[in-house]
Amino acid sequence: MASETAVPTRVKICGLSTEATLTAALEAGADWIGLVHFARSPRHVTLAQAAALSVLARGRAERVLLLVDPDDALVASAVAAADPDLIQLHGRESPERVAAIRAATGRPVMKALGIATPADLAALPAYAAVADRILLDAKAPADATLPGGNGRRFDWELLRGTDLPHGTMLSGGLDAANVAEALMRTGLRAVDVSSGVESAPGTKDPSRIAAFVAAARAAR
Ligand SMILES: O=C(O)c1ccccc1N[C@@H]1O[C@H](COP(=O)(O)O)[C@@H](O)[C@H]1O
Repeated sequence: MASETAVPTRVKICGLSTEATLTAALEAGADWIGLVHFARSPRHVTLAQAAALSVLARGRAERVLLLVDPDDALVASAVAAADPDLIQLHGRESPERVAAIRAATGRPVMKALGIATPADLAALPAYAAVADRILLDAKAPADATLPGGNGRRFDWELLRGTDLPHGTMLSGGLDAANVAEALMRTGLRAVDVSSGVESAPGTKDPSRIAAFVAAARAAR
């Protein structure tokens, strides 16, 4: 578990795809806003949409561009369009690939790791050495369409005794009702949510966004 209890909780709202819901996240006080560019996702935004939403958020929250196993051409075009403050890699990118994308773009990179068993934490040091931030998510089932954004949580007790890098972000099945317990049980101080602030897959709900940010901030 981490021990960052003196650090204020920071919140990422991921999968924003409309101006109205982006505004809701900004007005709720989100620290990061996530734009998903992955065609299979119900939260997918085109690069033109990502560019427009990114301009709206600039200077108000850190803009996170989520990509899944992108090739060099996609990295270049997506970064040029979305101008992200942080690139979230949510596929099977190796540590070497994470380092290469970081070097090529000059942007900070957050690597998502899917967690289901203690063995899934074995890769943590190799990624921590090359990524600016680690994101822990529930491992997607083998038959899942998406590698994340499935509204599934993992057993937070798996983190007990693990030396997590400073700033590690927790995700996977979080919502306003469980985020305080998640923060308390893991000791982490950064959380990410997508499904838990939606009324249907891909449809963000402004009242759930506000409730999630308030619950995370109120947590001790
Ligand atoms: O949100 C998506 O559609 C998505 C698609 C592909 C990879 C990751 C995706 N989302 C990320 O998944 C986690 C957990 O989301 P949830 O709250 O359990 O729905 C989160 O980090 C999102 O950024």
